[in-house]
Amino acid sequence: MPAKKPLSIVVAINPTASFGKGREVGPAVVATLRALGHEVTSLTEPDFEQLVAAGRRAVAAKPDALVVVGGDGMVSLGTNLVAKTRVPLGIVPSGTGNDMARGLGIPIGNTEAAIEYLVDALGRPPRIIDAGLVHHENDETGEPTTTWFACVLSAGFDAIVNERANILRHPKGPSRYLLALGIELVKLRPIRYRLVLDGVETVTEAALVSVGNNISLGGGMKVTPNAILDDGLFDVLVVQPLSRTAFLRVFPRVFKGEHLSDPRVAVHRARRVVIEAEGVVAYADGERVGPLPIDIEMMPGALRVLAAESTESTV
Ligand SMILES: Nc1ncnc2c1ncn2[C@@H]1O[C@H](COP(=O)(O)OP(=O)(O)OP(=O)(O)O)[C@@H](O)[C@H]1O
Repeated sequence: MPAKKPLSIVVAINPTASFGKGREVGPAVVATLRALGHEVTSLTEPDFEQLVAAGRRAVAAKPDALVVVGGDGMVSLGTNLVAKTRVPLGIVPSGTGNDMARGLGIPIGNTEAAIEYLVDALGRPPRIIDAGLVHHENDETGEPTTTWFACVLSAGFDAIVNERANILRHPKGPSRYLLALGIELVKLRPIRYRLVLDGVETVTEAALVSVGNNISLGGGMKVTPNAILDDGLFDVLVVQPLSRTAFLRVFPRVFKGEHLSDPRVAVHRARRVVIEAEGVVAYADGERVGPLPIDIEMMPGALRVLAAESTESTV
């Protein structure tokens, strides 16, 4: 059911999402919303930082919605702009992974269907979901700062691969991640962590630690397959140290969430998660957060999203 009255909508577009393949999605979203009579502010900037700044100015005017067009990096941008405000976040996925859209049931790989879904959702009350608030140090200034995330935070081997891929200049495209994975797999070592889950401290070696609000990252890798977006809890995945061969055996099972049956894999539920380890940079929703240590706080109901209510039980 489309919205009955004209709305003021900010559309923030990443034209480089999915290596530029979804370039036409942003203009299509803007054209459809304008044709329906909405007052649309379309934001496209040369880089992410300038888009954040433009988005901040636009959200300060309290629009009826902020719509992001791109991948999970754009969900990160949107979440950081509207968490704890009343402005709902719409997503039209045009990225590589699109895991937040996946988790919310927004159509993927079909722009027309995703725009239709958005138009429908604008006519309904938003869905209210949880978000994570990461307390950490600003990488450049060393000052304490915070970053919101909606999907999954990585603080282990997968974050190391992400950091490596960011450093590599070549190749362009998805094969950069494969190269980064290859380089880091050769160097695979157990990471020594200090974890504090709801006040309970553990010092342990692990291959990775991920904190899920949503179920997947990296385009459907169900790292925390039982995570629920509105249960007020994180699913914290801890994978014990693995040899390279064991890693390669367990890894493909993540796509179906079947890695949980491996005895070296555990998931804990918690509201507050402190993660410390040397030499690991945390990533959340595909974006760099900063070096560990980090302190993650569950913020129940912090995010309004233009998506239908889940049919899943939250019990
Ligand atoms: N003009 C721009 N506007 C916004 N982001 C940009 C721009 N140019 C480059 N980027 C980069 O795009 C990244 C976000 O990409 P996004 O997540 O939208 O797509 P993706 O990476 O293809 O998808 P996914 O994260 O779902 O795999 C950010 O890290 C940002 O630095």
